[in-house]
Amino acid sequence: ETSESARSYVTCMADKLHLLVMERQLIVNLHEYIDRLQVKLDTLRRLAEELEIPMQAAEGREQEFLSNPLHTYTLIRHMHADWTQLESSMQQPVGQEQIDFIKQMQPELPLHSDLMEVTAAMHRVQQTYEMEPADMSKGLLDGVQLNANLSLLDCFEMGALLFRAAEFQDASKWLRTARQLWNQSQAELYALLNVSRGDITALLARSLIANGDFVHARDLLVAEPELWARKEEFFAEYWNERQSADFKDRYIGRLEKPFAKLCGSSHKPKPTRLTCYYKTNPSEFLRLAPFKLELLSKDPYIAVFHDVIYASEIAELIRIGEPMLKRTAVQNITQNVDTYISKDRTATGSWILNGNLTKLERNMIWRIQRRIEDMTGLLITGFSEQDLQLLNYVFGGHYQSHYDFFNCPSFPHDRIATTLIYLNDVVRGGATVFPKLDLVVQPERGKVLHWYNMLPDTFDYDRRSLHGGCPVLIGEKLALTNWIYEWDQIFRKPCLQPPVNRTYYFEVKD
Ligand SMILES: O=C(O)CCC(=O)C(=O)O
Ligand SMILES: [Fe+2]
Repeated sequence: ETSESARSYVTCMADKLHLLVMERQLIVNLHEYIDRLQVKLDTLRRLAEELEIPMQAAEGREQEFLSNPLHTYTLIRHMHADWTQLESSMQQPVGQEQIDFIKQMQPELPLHSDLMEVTAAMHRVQQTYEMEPADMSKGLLDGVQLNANLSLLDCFEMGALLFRAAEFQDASKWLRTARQLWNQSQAELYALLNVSRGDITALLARSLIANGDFVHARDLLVAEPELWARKEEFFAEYWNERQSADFKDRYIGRLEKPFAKLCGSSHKPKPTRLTCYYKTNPSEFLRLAPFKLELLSKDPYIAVFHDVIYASEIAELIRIGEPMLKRTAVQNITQNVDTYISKDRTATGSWILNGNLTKLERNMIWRIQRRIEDMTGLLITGFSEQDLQLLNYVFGGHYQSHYDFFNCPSFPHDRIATTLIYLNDVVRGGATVFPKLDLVVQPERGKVLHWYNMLPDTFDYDRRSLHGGCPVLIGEKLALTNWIYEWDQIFRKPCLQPPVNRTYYFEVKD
């Protein structure tokens, strides 16, 4: 789409680094502009001081002063010529070059869509981890104190965009925080950036009104006579509030309750290890070097394997996949839409394709896939199509709860199971959760999560496999997904019959 920026300032680290480069250039440019202004100011001041000298000499002895013919000449020449000239000099713009520089940078600056995306990410983590804007503005994120805070302008913008998205309750909280951050000694600075205290209060009052909180709205307006005079206007807005459905639909998505709830508790340790043992089947090799298997659920079968991917392999996988990371799309075969960018999946990903790799790289992936076969007892025949995907989630990045199967009669070769290899530790957030099973899996470097998307005997879809990735709060999340396909299993389960009772749900979410 044309409105999307070419760069992913929200999701991609390399692009974010470009922001810092530009920001530094723009500050240097502003200093240059100030220097130009300063030169003009200094010159004008010198001129004013020089013009004052004869005026002081004339003070109290005006007639005597004017009877000096040279003074008369000077005065007439000066007043005729210089002021007119000065007027045009004063009109001359100063620092046009610097003004042009900003204009020239404009196409590379973050777009409105970037702002909305990052606002949605902030709102997502705020909701999921039940944080108060006042705490967030002080750098306190879900109990972790960061060395950062949000400015009045940051909080005002959050409030303003959430207001437009008709999220009035959260908008009120952000605007209240902005108001608390108001610092009168900075008022001129805020004005330069086009924000006044009245703007904040007025929008807060409108949010409160829209939210039905007339009492607090009234208190706010009464305290400021200028706004009180406009109260009818604000109340009128309440009746014909035109919310930006565009922003709401495209960026702000409500996380499903059970999903968000599991994410919210995900950082708390859970002592629910069902079983933990050494897996020595099915291969000969495992008897010598068994896997550490943690069984999370017996039915449906969900297991985690610890320390199964080497540090050197992790480094390689990231090195291979990272340069190709692109905003992930969601597949929706049932609606005859191939892939689309969705607010339900805010991550970047890259497909790892056989053809793009060197022999050495292919060998490494071959070895990992043989290990996954030993872990899962399932067969993997390759990674040529949509088998292996590196995923990267940054702040607020998530994957709404979903099924991994395509659930489509014309695409029967479906994903029987999924393995998810965590490539790093996430400081806070980013768990994989199974809302129907009340199960939370915290990412850990080198850990492999394995679950079935189908019932292993009938190959019917198992809706208990509903799962998602929680928004990342602090740090980033890197993982590699390896999907396992049903038809590959005929070599392991030769008596397998095609599923007869497979239920197609075609559950199309609105
Ligand atoms: O990131 C996660 O934890 C889940 C990823 C996932 O479900 C997928 O890629 O299909
Ligand atoms: Fe998935």
